[in-house]
Amino acid sequence: MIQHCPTPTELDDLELLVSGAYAPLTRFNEQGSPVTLTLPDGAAEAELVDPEGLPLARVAADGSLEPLTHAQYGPFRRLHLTPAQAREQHAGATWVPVVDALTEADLDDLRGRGRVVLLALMGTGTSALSPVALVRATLAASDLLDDASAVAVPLPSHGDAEADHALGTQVVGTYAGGDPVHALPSRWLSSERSERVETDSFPDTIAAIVDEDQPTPEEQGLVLFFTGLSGSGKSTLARALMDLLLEQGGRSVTSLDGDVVRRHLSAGLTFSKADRETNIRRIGWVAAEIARHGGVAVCSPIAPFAETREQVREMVEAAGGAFFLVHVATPLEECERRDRKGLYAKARAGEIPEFTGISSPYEEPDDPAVRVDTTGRSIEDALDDVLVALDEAGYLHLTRTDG
Ligand SMILES: Nc1ncnc2c1ncn2[C@@H]1O[C@H](COP(=O)(O)OS(=O)(=O)O)[C@@H](OP(=O)(O)O)[C@H]1O
Ligand SMILES: Nc1ncnc2c1ncn2[C@@H]1O[C@H](COP(=O)(O)OP(=O)(O)O)[C@@H](O)[C@H]1O
Repeated sequence: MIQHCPTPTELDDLELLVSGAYAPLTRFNEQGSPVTLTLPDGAAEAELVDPEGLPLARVAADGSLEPLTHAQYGPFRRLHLTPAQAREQHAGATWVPVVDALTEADLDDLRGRGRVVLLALMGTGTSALSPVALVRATLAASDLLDDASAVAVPLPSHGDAEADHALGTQVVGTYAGGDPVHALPSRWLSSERSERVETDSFPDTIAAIVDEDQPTPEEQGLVLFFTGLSGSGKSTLARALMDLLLEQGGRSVTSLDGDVVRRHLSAGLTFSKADRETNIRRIGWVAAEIARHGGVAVCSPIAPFAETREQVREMVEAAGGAFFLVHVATPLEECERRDRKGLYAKARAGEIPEFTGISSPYEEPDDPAVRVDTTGRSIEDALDDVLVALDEAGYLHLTRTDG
């Protein structure tokens, strides 16, 4: 039987299926249910493991589950109660689903309702806050109420508002048993937050948690990803931009240059499609970790495939970073004319197989944040296009230091 690590959403679903929170649903892939699991390469059954390889459950061909181990780690694991455990501790309370930080008005609304249990619905994508911040904010709210407890329920979003609302209502009902459920006005499974939330309406302790969870664009981790043909000017522009950043100070900067990565992180990989994809995913993984910690990663590989670039974007955004794609769109003729490393000549002579632009494809991005053709332009001039776009997007405000 194969081992498979499900996606974050699938892992949340697994926990709720096994805990009884989805009752009467107990298995994946029931007809019409949003609770689905996709196994790799058409496998019918698998042992499901967490990202560190701990076996969590076996899933059979019909989607039914045999639990093996409970997830043990992760912040606030002690607050992950099954409905049975929660009812044992809190029966008779009022149950309140929470998907966002509670405001002063929310707290006023809850005062006088007696004993309340705040159910933090902190699964992947349900709250605009990160899962850990939602639980921290919910605990802070419970501290401000006379008789309140917090329970963490990893109810994820499945990308279908109606189905998610129905599932959420059912899960909250299961936790409440026959007890009253109180929905806070207009905050029940709110849609994704796209703008910074003003924190005036929150008590101070909660405002601090929300603030910390939504860094300003200037504080947010950033992945600057230059893509383009060999010789297009990726490394040159990336290097010039890094120098400006270092001169200005204030941010930690890491270079992930294509050639350099291939000598270290990706040593031994070839230029086959599969190896190029592996190479870019490695760069993406490292860049996402840098972004997670608020740093700036400047990447400059060819990255010829749109799908792999998209995977990098997803990894970076999942880590809370911003992904800024720069297409260095210098045409092949100009790159070949430059032929700084003599590689195009060798590729034309058939000495280098699978050479990008000659005998291996380059898929132009149709969604770059900025596109720069360096033909006939100075490096400073071309870099300016990138600086202006970064400034407009609010991520970096760099000015050229001519001399
Ligand atoms: N077959 C083939 N195709 C393309 N490029 C080749 C090839 N063989 C060697 N090189 C040199 O490797 C550099 C590109 O490596 P990358 O890691 O950026 O490529 S990829 O993103 O994995 O496609 C690239 O460097 P840059 O010129 O900096 O782009 C080339 O110098
Ligand atoms: N406006 C420009 N921007 C960037 N590079 C330029 C520009 N004009 C000429 N070049 C030259 O083009 C070459 C680009 O090489 P490089 O930066 O290594 O490209 P890549 O990393 O995409 O392979 C360098 O020799 C650089 O000096």
